Amino acid sequence: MEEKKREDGLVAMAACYQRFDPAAYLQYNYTPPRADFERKDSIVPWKLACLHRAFNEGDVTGELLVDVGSGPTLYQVLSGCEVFNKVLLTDFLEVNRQELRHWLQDEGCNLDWTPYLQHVCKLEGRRPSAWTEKAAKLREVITDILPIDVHRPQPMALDALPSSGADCLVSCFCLESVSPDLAAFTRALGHIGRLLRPGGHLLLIGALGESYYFGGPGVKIPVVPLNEAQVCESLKESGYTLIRLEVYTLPQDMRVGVDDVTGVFFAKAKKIKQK
Ligand SMILES: C[S@@+](CC[C@H](N)C(=O)[O-])C[C@H]1O[C@@H](n2cnc3c(N)ncnc32)[C@H](O)[C@@H]1O
Ligand SMILES: O=[N+]([O-])c1ccc2c(c1)CN[C@@H](CO)C2
Repeated sequence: MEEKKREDGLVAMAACYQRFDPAAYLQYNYTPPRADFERKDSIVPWKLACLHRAFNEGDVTGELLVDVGSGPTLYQVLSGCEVFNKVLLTDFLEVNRQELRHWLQDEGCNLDWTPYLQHVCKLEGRRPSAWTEKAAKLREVITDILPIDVHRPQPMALDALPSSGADCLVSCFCLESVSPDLAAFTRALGHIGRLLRPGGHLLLIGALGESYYFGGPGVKIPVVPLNEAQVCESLKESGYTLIRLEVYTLPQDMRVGVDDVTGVFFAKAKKIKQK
């Protein structure tokens, strides 16, 4: 009975995502005020600063970075692309993989990523006009955009990764937004951990206190409401050591009606070496 309930929850969640609208999602979350590079308290600059610091403090190294549940967004790998010479983007939906391919092939996409590229260049102490070099670097290191399902014990095709696994995973607003409950969230954390080599790092960004979000006009998607303690506990339970947890609390004017998120967490963690 338990197994049937679990399966039904996943089927219902997958059905919600059939109506996901990449353009609307980008509009809701990746334009001002949530993405306002002039505002110190805007959410996207906070996320980019967390990622910049995490990729540049010397302990995150290797060849292969995998972004889990990329969606239609690229910001997750703007710092990592300078550290890894191979980046894989992944998503459950073809519409999102297509949106990313459009950017990769410079075929125009639903969001202008230039301000993001310029902002991360600034964080790196480069002149903002170096954004064209960063765009070229991204297009050079992103070698594939692949399907993924974090609810499968083997989330990606077996031949998608080297047998040693990825050296680093990044995942933003995915697991809690695709899991019917906390147990599924924790299981998904364990599943993606199998993509990561022992000793590899996980950079996880997610929503705190969120119970739903709109993935398009009228497309209300349920979310597992998490608190900091649950995030820490789930990481520990699924085989990670927590290095650092940072939390951003949304100011009132960042609550724009597209979800009921109250905070955002950034966790830097390390997969415990197999004994
Ligand atoms: C809230 S969006 C996050 C997108 C992006 N990473 C960001 O930071 O905005 C959640 C993403 O999870 C994807 N997704 C849905 N079901 C999934 C599953 N079972 N496994 C992996 N990803 C899934 C959706 O297609 C969507 O792109
Ligand atoms: O403010 N943001 O940068 C931002 C970006 C993406 C998302 C949120 C907030 C909150 N909702 C999640 C989906 O559960 C998606």
